Amino acid sequence: MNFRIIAKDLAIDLGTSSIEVYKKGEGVVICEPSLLVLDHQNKAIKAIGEPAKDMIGKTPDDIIVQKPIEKGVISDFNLTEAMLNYFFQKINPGFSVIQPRVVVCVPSGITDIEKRAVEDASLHAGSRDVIMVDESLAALFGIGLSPEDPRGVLALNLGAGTSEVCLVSLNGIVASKTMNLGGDYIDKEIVSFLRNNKKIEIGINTAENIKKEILSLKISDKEKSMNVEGRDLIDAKPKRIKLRSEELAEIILPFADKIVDMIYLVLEKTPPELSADIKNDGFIMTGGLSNIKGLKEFIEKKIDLKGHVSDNPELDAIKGAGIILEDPDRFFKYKSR
Ligand SMILES: Nc1ncnc2c1ncn2[C@@H]1O[C@H](COP(=O)(O)OP(=O)(O)OP(=O)(O)O)[C@@H](O)[C@H]1O
Repeated sequence: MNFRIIAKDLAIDLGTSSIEVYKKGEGVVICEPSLLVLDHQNKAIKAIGEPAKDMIGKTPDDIIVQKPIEKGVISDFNLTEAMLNYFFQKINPGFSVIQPRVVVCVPSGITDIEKRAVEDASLHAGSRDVIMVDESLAALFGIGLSPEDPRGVLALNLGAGTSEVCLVSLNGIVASKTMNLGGDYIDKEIVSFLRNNKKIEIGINTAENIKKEILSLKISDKEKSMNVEGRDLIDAKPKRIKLRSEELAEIILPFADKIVDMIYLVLEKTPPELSADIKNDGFIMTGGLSNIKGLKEFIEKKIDLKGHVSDNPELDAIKGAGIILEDPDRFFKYKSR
C-alpha cells in the first residue's frame, strides 16, 4: 500500500458534464465525465467517469446511470462524495497522513447551502481544507486575466448545466446573471426535436454528437449534414436519417437570444467607468458550450462588441483554479473559511 506524509494539493472543476482535476506542480491530470453507474438493486457503484459514459443508453435494466451534479450544483451528495473520493485516490493512491487542500470551482449564482454541500462533499471525500472560487472568475484567470487588473471584463461562461454572464473587475464579480440552461438542455431539445419531427428516438450521447458536429449559427453551415441513427418510433426498427444544420435553427436561435438578453441585463448594471473598458476589449467566452459554431459571431453582431474564445474553453476554469492553487495567497479574499 502507498503511504505518504502529505498528499499533493488539488484544484477541481466539478462540472455538470465533466470533472477536471489539477494536481499541484503537475497540471491537469483528470478530465472525465461526471457520471456513475449503479446496480439498480443494491445501489453499489459499478463504474465512475469515462467507463460510465460508455454505458449510457446501452445499460441493461438492472443498472442505472446517475449524474451527481445537475445544473451546476450537487444533486446527490453521497454520489458526489464517492466520485470525488475515487478521483482523489486515483491521483494520490493509498494512505496520506496530511490530506490535500483543494480549490473547487462553483458557479457564482449558487446559494450558501449549495456551497456548503460542495465543501462537505470535498471534506468527506478526503480533503483537509476547501477553497471555493467562482468558476467564471477562475476561467478568466485561466486565460490570463490578473487578479490585480482594475479593468472591467465582460465574461460569458457557458457550460453543460449553467450559462453565466459576469462583469468582473479587480478580482471580484461586479454584476452577474445566471440561467440553469446549458449544453445538457440543448442535448435534450435535440432529442425532442427528432422525436417530434422525424419520428426517431436517439440517445443523449448521439444528441451531444449532433450538437458538436452540425449545430451552428453560421449561414455558411446551413447545408452541413450528418447521418443520425436511432429507433423508428412507428415500427421500432433501427432507422437512419440525414439531418441538416439548418433544421436545428429552432433550437439554437432561442438559446442564443437568451444569452444576449442576459448580456444586456448585466450591461445595464455596469458602472459607467467600466463600460469604456468593455467597449474597448469586448467580451470573453469560456466553458465548453462556447465551442458552438457561429455563437461568438452571432453575439458579436447582436451587441456590437468583439468576442474572444480560447482554444479549449472547457479547460479555462480548471487552468485558472490551478493557478489559484499554486499561489492561493494572491487570491486570498476567495477563501471560504
Ligand atoms: N465542440 C463543441 N460544440 C458544442 N458544444 C460543446 C463542444 N464541446 C463541448 N461542448 C459542450 O460543452 C459542455 C461542457 O462544457 P463544460 O465542461 O465547460 O461544462 P461543465 O463544467 O461540465 O458544466 P457546468 O459548468 O455548467 O456545471 C457540454 O454540454 C458539451 O457537450
